[in-house]
Amino acid sequence: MTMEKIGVIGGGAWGTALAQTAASEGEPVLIWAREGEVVRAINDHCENPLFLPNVPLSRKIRATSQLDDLADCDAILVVAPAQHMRETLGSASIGFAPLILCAKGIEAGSKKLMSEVAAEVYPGAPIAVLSGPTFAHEVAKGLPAAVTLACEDAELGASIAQRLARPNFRPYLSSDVVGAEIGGAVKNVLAIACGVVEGRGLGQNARAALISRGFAEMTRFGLARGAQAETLAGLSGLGDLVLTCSSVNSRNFSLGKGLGEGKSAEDLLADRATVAEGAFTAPVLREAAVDAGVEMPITEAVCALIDGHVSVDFAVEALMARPLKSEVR
Ligand SMILES: NC(=O)c1ccc[n+]([C@@H]2O[C@H](COP(=O)([O-])OP(=O)(O)OC[C@H]3O[C@@H](n4cnc5c(N)ncnc54)[C@H](O)[C@@H]3O)[C@@H](O)[C@H]2O)c1
Ligand SMILES: O=P(O)(O)OC[C@H](O)CO
Repeated sequence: MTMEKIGVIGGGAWGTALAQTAASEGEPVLIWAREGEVVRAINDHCENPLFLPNVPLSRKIRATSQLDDLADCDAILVVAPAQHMRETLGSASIGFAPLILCAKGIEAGSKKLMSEVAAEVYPGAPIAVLSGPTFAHEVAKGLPAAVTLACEDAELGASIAQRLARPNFRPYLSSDVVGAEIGGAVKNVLAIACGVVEGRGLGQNARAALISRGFAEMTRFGLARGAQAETLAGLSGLGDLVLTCSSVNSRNFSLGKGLGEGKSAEDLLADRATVAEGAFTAPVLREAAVDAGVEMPITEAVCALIDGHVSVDFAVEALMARPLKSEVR
């Protein structure tokens, strides 16, 4: 595969950080941003103060408001938020370049993973998934990070990994697209729960318990949907779960912290420019878990807290009062 220009759909923090990484060795990168102010800031000042402040960007990154300008790119990183990916991709005419899906979520309504949505919008398009423990601001600064690059076509996956790898950005190959997607989507919901623990002052023991039992939920759901256990235990699953459940740099964790402090989800989500994907994935994940016949009590608790149906104390009590059971089921 010969690739000459990398395209990025989505000028948020992660799209911009990936553009910066791709451009770090002189590669030209074209990024589509929805906001005119982002396009202007990148083109005129090499910065994206709206979504990725305080990071000087490479001059090799050019921005556009026209999705169709990406038609001559050889690889396209799709970084629109999960709930907007269908509409965003659908409004573009971007040829047959491999689509590397980077959003972490499940589509509300359809209950589809991003690879399923992309396959519907662009039937036959080569698809890969890039996911892992990666705070955008760290990656954009060139700090070391590793990700899962999942693609069913091993040769294409290797080619994309080679194309995206940089000295401090290391993709690990996988053929398990579903596993990589489920890890990234579920960890966002679990990070909200860990933020609640932080906000309510429930302690480090409770947080560790949530991470472990959350990982059990992620694994149950993932296996039921055909994911491989090794993928769920890898960078895109456990790795990202640990990162996101440990830091207020996570938007999902911060949302949960606010809930734990007694604020309402409605207030916390109102008027924010940045996306906390877990808030939108939680309800559809709960539905998908029912479909799959899988118990996800932490996910249910997060849904109830976001809906404002229960207090934090009630949700914790309910989780702790569940019938005793084996750890491994
Ligand atoms: N920020 C990170 O550290 C990070 C890391 C890895 C993965 N991700 C994932 O990347 C995806 C994008 O997140 P982000 O952090 O780049 O976004 P962001 O929170 O920085 O910015 C919000 C983005 O949403 C876009 N948007 C808002 N409304 C839209 C609409 N109606 N249609 C299309 N786009 C719309 C904005 O243009 C902007 O690009 C998410 O799925 C996120 O989970 C983020
Ligand atoms: O800020 P969050 O919670 O969306 O997390 C960002 C990344 O997904 C971390 O890998």
